[in-house]
Amino acid sequence: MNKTIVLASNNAGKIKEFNALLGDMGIDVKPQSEFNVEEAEETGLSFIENAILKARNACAHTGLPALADDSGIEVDYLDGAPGIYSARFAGEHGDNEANNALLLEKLEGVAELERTARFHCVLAYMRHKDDPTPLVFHGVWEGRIMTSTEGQEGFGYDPLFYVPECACSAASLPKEVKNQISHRAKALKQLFSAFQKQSSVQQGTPF
Ligand SMILES: O=c1nc[nH]c2c1ncn2[C@H]1C[C@H](O)[C@@H](COP(=O)(O)OP(=O)(O)OP(=O)(O)O)O1
Ligand SMILES: [Mg+2]
Repeated sequence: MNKTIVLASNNAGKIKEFNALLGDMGIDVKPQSEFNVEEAEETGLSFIENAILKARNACAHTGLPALADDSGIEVDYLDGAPGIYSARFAGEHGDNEANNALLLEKLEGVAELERTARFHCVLAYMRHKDDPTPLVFHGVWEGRIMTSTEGQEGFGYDPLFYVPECACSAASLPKEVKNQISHRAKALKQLFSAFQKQSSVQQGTPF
């Protein structure tokens, strides 16, 4: 018997990936839109703080356990920018086209080897809004920023993210492949093993 977990995200791209990844685990995860949760203000100064803010906000509104994802891309040539500000890099929250255009502009003329970058995904799982020990997991995906967009899959910065192990952009990968190797997949694998460990210690649900 599964307990419902609220997915504290409004990003359609993320929600699709979570559904694919969590489906296999027999975990019943519902997006926060189903509970009319108002978006949390992302005032933290790290992915970790923002993920906790989002999870806590969803717990507070629903009375249910919540899982949040704060993620973004770190570009070495830009001293780590856009980082935690990835969703609002070009100003307006979630304008992927403008974000990608700005990233290309800032890296204009920069040589391939200096375009190294990585995606981060921090997941925070909280049992309730006052949970003093949120579970936090971190996945990283290394690559570099291309000189033009490529591919139709994925979301966000995927069309500009070159994946060396696949020799193509993240947006050219079939979703099954991205969901095996991405920053989000890596963080979720850690969450699954933590849940499994807990359920082997405690009887009943791992939550
Ligand atoms: O796999 C990915 N492929 C491409 N881009 C990605 C990925 N993962 C994160 N990203 C980018 C999208 C957004 O520009 C930022 C996340 O920002 P972030 O605040 O965590 O998410 P969000 O505001 O879009 O949705 P929400 O806070 O409701 O989960 O990093
Ligand atoms: Mg956000």
